[in-house]
Amino acid sequence: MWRRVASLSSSISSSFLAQTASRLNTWESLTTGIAQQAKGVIAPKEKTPFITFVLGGPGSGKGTQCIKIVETFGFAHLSAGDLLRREIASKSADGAMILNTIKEGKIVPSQVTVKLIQKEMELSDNHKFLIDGFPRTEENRVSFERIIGVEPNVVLFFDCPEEEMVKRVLNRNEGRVDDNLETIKKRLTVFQALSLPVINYYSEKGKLYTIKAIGTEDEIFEQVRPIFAAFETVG
Ligand SMILES: Nc1ncnc2c1ncn2[C@@H]1O[C@H](COP(=O)(O)OP(=O)(O)OP(=O)(O)O)[C@@H](O)[C@H]1O
Ligand SMILES: Nc1ccn([C@@H]2O[C@H](COP(=O)(O)O)[C@@H](O)[C@H]2O)c(=O)n1
Ligand SMILES: [Mg+2]
Repeated sequence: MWRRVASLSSSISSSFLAQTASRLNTWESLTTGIAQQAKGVIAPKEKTPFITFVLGGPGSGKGTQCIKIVETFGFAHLSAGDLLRREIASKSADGAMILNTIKEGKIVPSQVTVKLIQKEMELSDNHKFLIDGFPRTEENRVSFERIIGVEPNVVLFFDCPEEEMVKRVLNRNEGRVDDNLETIKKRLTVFQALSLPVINYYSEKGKLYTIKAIGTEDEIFEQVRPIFAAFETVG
């Protein structure tokens, strides 16, 4: 997209363009593009997005804590799993493939999931996003960076013992096709093999906040609260 701007402005030096492009809010790359914004087709978003990825094994309490974060800090909550389940319910072209993948505890191709997240972000008036259950794999992570063009500000990791996660999922009682012992075992294997490397990646980047996800919901939230409170103080 930046190249497209450059081709329109051949009289301006490429280094000036590169500097200008890097200063421009990356939020713009989320929308259909600067060219369309210039034509007035799309209004540019006003604020820089603040992105939090919410990671943890199945049943670690991501969704539960996201509700509290939304209530307290006013984020928009985008659950990748919920968006995929919505696709199944809407009987879209990808619905059957997504259903089979979820039943198997496997990971849906990144492009499908990122496009769903992108659509929700574009539709939202909010600029603070909690992206729950994503990225689950390195492929998810790279795909988000490539398509959306931004990196997370914060990555939360709800660290919960497997035994507790299995107990919670089996008691969840929401009628999910993947809440059975056979699929949970597969999801835990996928989490260890594919999601932990993503968590380690963000740890090395200094963006990871690990939460001990045992205790009551309120006790766990008291570990989460200061993380976002600190960002609010910074502005
Ligand atoms: N601290 C807690 N103690 C006991 N049960 C909890 C706690 N937090 C959440 N739960 C319950 O555990 C179940 C799983 O929680 P939740 O749906 O938030 O997990 P999740 O990480 O989003 O799981 P998934 O990845 O499968 O979507 C829910 O029934 C929830 O009510
Ligand atoms: N990035 C993702 C997120 C989820 N999935 C699939 O959905 C299932 C349920 O996800 P939850 O976050 O609600 O637990 C998950 O087991 C995957 O099959 C995905 O493919 N990619
Ligand atoms: Mg969840």
